[in-house]
Amino acid sequence: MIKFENVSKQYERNGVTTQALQDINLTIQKGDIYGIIGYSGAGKSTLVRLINFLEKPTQGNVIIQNQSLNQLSNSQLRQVRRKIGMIFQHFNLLESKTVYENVAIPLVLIKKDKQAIKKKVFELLEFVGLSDKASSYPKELSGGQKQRIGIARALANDPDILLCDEATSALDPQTTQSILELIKKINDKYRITVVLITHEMHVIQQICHKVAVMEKGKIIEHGNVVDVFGHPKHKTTQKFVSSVINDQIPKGVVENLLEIEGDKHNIKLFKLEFLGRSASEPIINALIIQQKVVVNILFAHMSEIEKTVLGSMFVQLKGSDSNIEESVQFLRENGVNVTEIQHWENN
Ligand SMILES: Nc1ncnc2c1ncn2[C@@H]1O[C@H](COP(=O)(O)OP(=O)(O)OP(=O)(O)O)[C@@H](O)[C@H]1O
Repeated sequence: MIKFENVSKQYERNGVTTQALQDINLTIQKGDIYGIIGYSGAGKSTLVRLINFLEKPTQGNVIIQNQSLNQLSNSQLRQVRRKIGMIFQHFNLLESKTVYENVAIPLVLIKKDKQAIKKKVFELLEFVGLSDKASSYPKELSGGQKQRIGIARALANDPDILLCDEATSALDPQTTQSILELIKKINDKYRITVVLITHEMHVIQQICHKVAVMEKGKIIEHGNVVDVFGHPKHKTTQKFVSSVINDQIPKGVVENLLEIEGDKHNIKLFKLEFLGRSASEPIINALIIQQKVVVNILFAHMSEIEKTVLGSMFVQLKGSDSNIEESVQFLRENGVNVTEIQHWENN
């Protein structure tokens, strides 16, 4: 378990103070894949560097496996660090060393014997699917292959925690997908806790169980990915979510509607959000069968997050005010989040 207790971090440089983190409280449970998302400068890298104590907090405590890092001696800190692997955006491989030597580095540093190193390195290369590249040099590898080597090296000491610092940001979408699948496989197979920092919501969507959204050194929202995606509260979170879930009504749909209906004052438009069970039940069908209102489905979008379906749908409801009100009530009673859209014509 990783725990931040009232953690703040200030950097002092040339007489300038930067408040990189402000009163962070966060618990990451063993076995979680925890995503930390935020725009540039939000404090993500600082947060991750505190986990392996590359940076020390100015205030507060970072606790790992029930040990407060502040209170450890240097040799105890080294022990803790050994159980934390890290992968980076630009892979950080040594260009002058072979793939084999790169993966072996952490084992050489702790003076493992040669036979044990050989066995472990080949086991890891097989795990990441690059057994045939042992004697290649990094410059002979693709970006995705380099990251696989970075991952093999990070796993050499059988870590309990894997820190991923923008690990897929330099990769194309297909390679990103395969690296994320590999990280998920590591988490599944070895129960390694993964802390992953990114500025891309689709990365969170694909593999994380939980997410914390950071802004200006603070955690502004955190929780299960499904809950945060389903009901983002903060404006910045909403912006991130809308980058993967299309929750805006398209301009063309609005224009068509205005053309057909003529007067915008006659149009009652609603956004319906479905999450989990409500996304798999025929609620709209039930509403239509009741025949109290006419349901004009204008636009819909479905996504899958952590095996939960998340959907949003824009509908026009036609009927008397009381019937529309009753229908909205019916939808809400069935777990659908309903919002009337007031200024849709400006979309
Ligand atoms: N070593 C340092 N010395 C001084 N200021 C720093 C240092 N490291 C980070 N900062 C500052 O702390 C703030 C948070 O930076 P941090 O790198 O943690 O953010 P980030 O969310 O990881 O951003 P990015 O995605 O751009 O890396 C920024 O204002 C940054 O300029």
